[in-house]
Parts: sequence; structure tokens; C-alpha cells
Amino acid sequence: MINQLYDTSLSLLTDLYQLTMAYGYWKSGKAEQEAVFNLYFRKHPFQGGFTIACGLNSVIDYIREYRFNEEDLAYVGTMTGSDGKRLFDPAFLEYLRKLELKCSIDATPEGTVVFPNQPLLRVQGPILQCQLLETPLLNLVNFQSLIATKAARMRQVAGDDTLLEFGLRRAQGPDGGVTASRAAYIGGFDATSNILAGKVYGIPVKGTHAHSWVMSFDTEQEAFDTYAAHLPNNVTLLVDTYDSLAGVQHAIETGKKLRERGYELGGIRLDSGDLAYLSIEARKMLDAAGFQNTSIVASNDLDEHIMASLKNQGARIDVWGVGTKLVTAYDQPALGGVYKLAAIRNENAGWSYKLKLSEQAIKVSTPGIQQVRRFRDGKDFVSDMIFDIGTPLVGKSTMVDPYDFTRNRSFPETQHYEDLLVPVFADGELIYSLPSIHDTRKRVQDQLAHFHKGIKRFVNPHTYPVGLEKSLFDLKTELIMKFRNQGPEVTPEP
Ligand SMILES: Nc1ncnc2c1ncn2[C@@H]1O[C@H](COP(=O)(O)OP(=O)(O)OP(=O)(O)O)[C@@H](O)[C@H]1O
Ligand SMILES: O=P(O)(O)OC[C@H]1O[C@H](OP(=O)(O)OP(=O)(O)O)[C@H](O)[C@@H]1O
Ligand SMILES: O=C(O)c1cccnc1
Repeated sequence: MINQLYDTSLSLLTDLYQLTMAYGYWKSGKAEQEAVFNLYFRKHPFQGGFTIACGLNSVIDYIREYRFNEEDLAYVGTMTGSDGKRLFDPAFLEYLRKLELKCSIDATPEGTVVFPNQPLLRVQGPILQCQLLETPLLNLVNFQSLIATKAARMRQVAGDDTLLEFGLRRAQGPDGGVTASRAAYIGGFDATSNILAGKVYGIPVKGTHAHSWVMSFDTEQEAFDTYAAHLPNNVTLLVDTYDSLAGVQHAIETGKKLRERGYELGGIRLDSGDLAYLSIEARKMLDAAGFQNTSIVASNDLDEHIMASLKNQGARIDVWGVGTKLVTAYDQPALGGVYKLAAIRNENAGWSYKLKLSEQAIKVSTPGIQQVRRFRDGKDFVSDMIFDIGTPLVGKSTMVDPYDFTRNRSFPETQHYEDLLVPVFADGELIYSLPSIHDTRKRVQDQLAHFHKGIKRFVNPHTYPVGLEKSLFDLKTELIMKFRNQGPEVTPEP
């Protein structure tokens, strides 16, 4: 669907270094060498205890439409190096012209609750192709997972209240706005004010009116009455232009006139002042006037923390309109997802497992062709184990905390589990049937319900156990030792 927003090919939506590396692979005869990359993040956003995977739908669109068209190639042909001469041999442009993606991708379905260091996507295929995908895949998955997570945090606070996303005006550009609306819906919002997102993604669209409507009339009463006269089936009146509680009284007057015509006053919206006090007072006034079913909408720089505080204060808010702090992920504007080479196939020697070292333990990548096994105890999820798909898992499974080898856990063969990564593309062919956005949205809440509530709290959340299967842990340790001492690779035992 992202392609619907742009009337152009998106194969150049990447960093130059991906293309220069691709060129290098091609020139040195490595272009077709099979490789495996993992896409994962290292730390939950917002100092939280969970993250929602989101963006796979866009990844699928992107890959299906992937091609270098004549305009792309003409542009790439003009690119020059430090000596002013062209960067790329024309024969490489011919190679790109004929390029068809043949990668296999396994991915965690959108709407899944995920944790640091586990692959959300595993991309396997010719190294040149896997490399070209790094930047766009990160661009698509990082942002949408970030916003879906922010939205899911707000849903945790809102309970059964209605959540409206109002962020387009503050979003990071047009695509930032539209994809944020999608991710917010998946994370648990009920509707967006963004009409294009409604059209493109089938999200419910809802809204009230702005201060300008009230200001354009001589009196607030006239403004409310006129709005209700023309849109009787969509009346939520913004009451705070001059004085919020006087505005509620004007809305009640309009509501009475609406009722005579057989319509109901849908809601009033508070957009400034003490939202706890004003909502409690507004509720009393509406109830006393017989408008018990009229909703109270609140907006004004809300986030999950203010919402929680308002709930604690007994605010009578039924509908929360949230913009800026949701779509810009205000307190943490990026998810630090990365894409790392984990294995490469040598012609005669089989797979070589690869690892990136770092002084920081958290930044040392994990080698291998990975899968994530999520163990259940009854209906609840209890632990995730990252393992290499080449390892035969017979008998009990033991997982080790990657940062403290003295901490480990074992599960008997009979323990219930599900493997999170599912096949999406096989050799470039889509083999995954996409769930509807509504089912994906439901999946988020179904999943969250089966995790320990400690991971959902905002302050010092519980760390859900994610470990490396013992033989993968041992292999990683061996590789770290080997690399620190001499060289970068190790061939796993068959
Ligand atoms: N009772 C409350 N408890 C905690 N935070 C609140 C409460 N009422 C409002 N807020 C939040 O306080 C912040 C600032 O509110 P403030 O009352 O200063 O805005 P305002 O100046 O009335 O609004 P505006 O500048 O849009 O006219 C907003 O993020 C709002 O959501
Ligand atoms: O506060 P947000 O979470 O971003 O929600 C969207 C805001 O956008 C609108 O007003 P706008 O901010 O344009 O003007 P205002 O601040 O004067 O109300 C609306 O009235 C909300 O307050
Ligand atoms: O419909 C609304 O009330 C709305 C839409 C966008 C931004 N703020 C409010």
C-alpha cells in the first residue's frame, strides 16, 4: 500500500552504501552468494516492557513492487565518485534492470508482542539482494512498530474507552502521517481523523470540529446550532473556545433542539484546562439535562501518562483524542531496529556463521539461521527461546540468558509452544496470506492478554525472559572467543 502514496518505484529508497556494496558484491563475483540477515531491535521503546511488531504488510508491498525502472537507472547512471567520474559500470545498470528479488523471508506476523534481540524478520537469499533490502526494511518496520507500541500503551490505560488518533497535522510528513494512522489502529486505536489513511487502509474515520468554526460565528450557540443543523448525525461540539462549562450549556441547548428533530447530541469535546475537573463537571451537567449518552471527548497534548493520571483523578472521559505525542512517538522518536548478517554459505564448506563484535555486550550480534520458540504455560506465554533452525531440538530445551550464562531455564519436550517466524516469501514468491488490518489489531490485544501484567506497567516493567538455546549460546561464545583471538567465522557442526 505504501506504493499507493507514491507514483514511482521505491527501489532507490535506500542508502547509497547499500548500492555501492551491491556493486562491490557484483564486481567481485559474490552477488549470488547466499546469506542470512536478521532484523531485530535491542531495547524496548519508551522504557517499556513490550513492543508490538508492525510493518510487515508494507514490507510485502515493497518487495512485490521492487524493480529498478528506467528513470531509476538513468539517475544511478549519473552518480559520480570523488574524482567526478561515474560510480557504476553500465553493465551493472543492466544487471539491476533485470534484477528480480529471489529472497526468502520469514517474519513474525504483525500485531505480535516481541522482545529485544529476537528476529522480527529473517531474510535469506543472494547477498546483493539481502543487502539492498536493509534500509527500506528497517525504515518500514522500525517506525510502524514504534507507533503501534505507543498506541498499545495508550490502549492499556484506556481500557474500553474510545481512542481517536488526531496526529496528521503534527506527523513526520505525509507518509509519516498515513503509516502512523495505520500503526496506531493496529496498536489499539479505534479510528483516525486522517481520511487518506481511512481510504488506503480501511480504518474507521471520525472527527469533531475546530475552534475556527465557533470563532467564525457571532456566538457559540449559533455556531453549535448551525453545525447540528447541517450534520445532525455527526455532532460532537468543541466547547472550550471561550469558557468550557458555558460551552457545555450551549451544547445542551443544541442537543435539545437536535432531539426535537429525532437526533442525539453525540458528544462534547474538551481541549484545554483541567480535563479532570472539567470532565466531571460536564458529566454532571449533561446527566442533569438528560444527556446521559452524550460522550465526553478530551484532547490536548495527551499521552499514556497524562491519561493514567486523569483516570486516577476520576476524570469522566469516554473518548480520548490523541495526536502529537502518539504519531511522533514524542518521548522516543525512533526504535533502534538493526539488520545484521548472521550467516553466509561458502560454495563447498556449507554455512559460515557470522557475528559482529562490540565492546558493549548488548551490541554483539547473534549468529545463525534463527527462529524464536515461544513457550506457553496453559494459555500464558512464559519464555522465548532463540534457536538455530539447523539444531535438532530433541528432548528438553535449555535456554541461557545471553548476558548471564549462570541463568538458564529448561522446558520439557511436552511443553506447548509456537514458533514466531512464519514463511512469507519463498525464493521471491509470496506464500503468506495477509490477515486483515482488523484481525491484526485484534491479535495485539489477544496477545497482550496472555503475558504477565508486569511487562505492561510503565515504571520498571518486568523483563520477559528471552534466551538463546544452549547450543546457539555455546556457538556464539565460541565465535566471540575465536574472533577476539584470530578470525571472524566458524563452521557449525553438521
Ligand atoms: N487534571 C489534569 N491532570 C494532569 N494533566 C492535565 C490535567 N488537565 C490537563 N492536563 C494536561 O496538561 C497539559 C497542559 O494543560 P493546560 O491546562 O496548561 O493547557 P491549556 O493551556 O489549558 O491549553 P491550551 O494551551 O491548548 O489552551 C496538557 O497536556 C493536558 O492534557
Ligand atoms: O494535542 P494533540 O494530541 O496533538 O491532539 C490534536 C490537537 O490538534 C488540535 O488542535 P491544535 O493543536 O491544532 O490547536 P490547539 O493547540 O490550539 O488546540 C486539537 O484541538 C487537539 O488539541
Ligand atoms: O476531529 C477532531 O476533533 C480533530 C482532528 C484533528 C486534530 N484535532 C482534532
